[in-house]
Amino acid sequence: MSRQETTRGRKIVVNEIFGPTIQGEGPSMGRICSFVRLGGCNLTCTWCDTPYTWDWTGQSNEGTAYDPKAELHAMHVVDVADRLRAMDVRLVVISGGEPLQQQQTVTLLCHMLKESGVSVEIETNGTIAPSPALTATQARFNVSPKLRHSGMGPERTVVPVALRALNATGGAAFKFVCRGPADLEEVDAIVARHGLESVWIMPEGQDQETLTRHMSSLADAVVARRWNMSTRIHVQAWGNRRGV
Ligand SMILES: Nc1nc2[nH]cc(C(=O)O)c2c(=O)[nH]1
Ligand code: SF4
Ligand SMILES: [Mg+2]
Repeated sequence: MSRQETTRGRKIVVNEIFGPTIQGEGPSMGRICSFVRLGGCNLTCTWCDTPYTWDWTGQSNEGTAYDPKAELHAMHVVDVADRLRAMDVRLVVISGGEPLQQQQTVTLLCHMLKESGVSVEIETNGTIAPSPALTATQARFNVSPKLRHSGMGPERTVVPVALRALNATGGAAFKFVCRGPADLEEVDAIVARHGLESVWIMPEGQDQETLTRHMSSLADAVVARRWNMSTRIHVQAWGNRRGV
């Protein structure tokens, strides 16, 4: 089998491919991009806004039991790369679910995109360390470690070796989803213990009113700590919709 055939044979589990859209969160907020959402997650956040990537029993707050047969699509990596490149933009965002559960095929996808001059950002929950091969593709990581209001304790959500490996890539932004100033004390402890360098605070919320309320309650305390803030501009633009 040729290298091309081997590469073509590799499959990745996709939930949805969409775009062009705007990167709605984090340091690249506002940039035009195309988007691939991968299937499966190793966490179970109560307020998850993409439970259709992992929740087959209805355990998130939304309470819907999604059908994995309808939500998960095993696709050839080259076909995913082609669909993303066809949107004619210079940035691809890979999210989930948890994309690092599939990091071998994600690495392949990052290589293919890089070869065509496209930059890649990976949204991850920070519980899985990136391999040296993935880091070598120069993909940038937007890492969102989950706080206690996710419904899980730090023994599940905070994985020191993974956080340190992501921090050591040099290009990682740590983007914490928060509801109010009390959450920032939890963030303080994680940032200090693991030496995280680039800290971003993002309000939790799936509608404008909730985002604005959380943002207003957080802003002063974030500025006092000299951290960065993001909102979720795709939610402001399009509301709580899939595929934007
Ligand atoms: N436009 C847009 N930007 C995003 N940035 C991170 C997202 C995510 O779901 O991880 C997201 C998303 O779902 N849509
Ligand atoms: S880590 Fe992200 S995708 Fe997974 S359950 Fe939490 S919010 Fe949802
Ligand atoms: Mg989203």
